[in-house]
Amino acid sequence: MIEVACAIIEKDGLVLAAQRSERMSLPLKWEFPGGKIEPGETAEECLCRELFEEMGISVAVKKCLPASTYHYPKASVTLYPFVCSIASGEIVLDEHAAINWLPPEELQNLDWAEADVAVIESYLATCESCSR
Ligand SMILES: Nc1nc2c([nH]c(=O)n2[C@@H]2O[C@H](COP(=O)(O)OP(=O)(O)OP(=O)(O)O)[C@@H](O)[C@H]2O)c(=O)[nH]1
Repeated sequence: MIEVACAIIEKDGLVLAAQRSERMSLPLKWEFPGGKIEPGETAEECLCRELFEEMGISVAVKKCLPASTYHYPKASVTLYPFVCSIASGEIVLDEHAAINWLPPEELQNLDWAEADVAVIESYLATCESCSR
C-alpha cells in the first residue's frame, strides 16, 4: 500500500493539473502534484515538502477531502487530497512534463491516473465554484 498526499490547487477559479513525465511511472498521465508520505510524516507535512521539492511553491491548505484507495495491478495507492492555494512562490517544473490550469468542470477531459478519477468526483461534489 502506497500512501500519497496530493494537492488540488485552486487559483482564480481554476485548478492545477500536472502531467507525469515520460520517465515516471504512469507516464504522461495527469495527476495532482504531491508524493509518497514518508515514515514519521503527516500527510500535510508530506504535501508541503513535495510541493516545494517538485514545484518550488508553498501551499496553504483550505480543505481536506476523503482519502481514496485505488488498486493498480502492481500496487494499491491511497490518495490523501488537500484543496489548497499557493501561499508563496512561482511554479518551476522540476519533475513534471507540463501543467494545465483548468476550470473544475473541464478536469475530467484529461487522461488522469486512474486513482485520481474518484478524487476528482469527490472534489466536484464539494467544489463551491463548480457550476454543476
Ligand atoms: N503525486 C501523485 N501520485 C499519484 C497520483 N495518483 C496516483 O495514482 N499516484 C501514484 O502515487 C505514487 C506517488 O509517486 P510519486 O512518484 O509522485 O511520489 P514520490 O515523488 O514520493 O516518489 P519517488 O520519490 O519514489 O519518485 C505513484 O505510484 C503515482 O503513480 C496523484 O494524483 N499524485
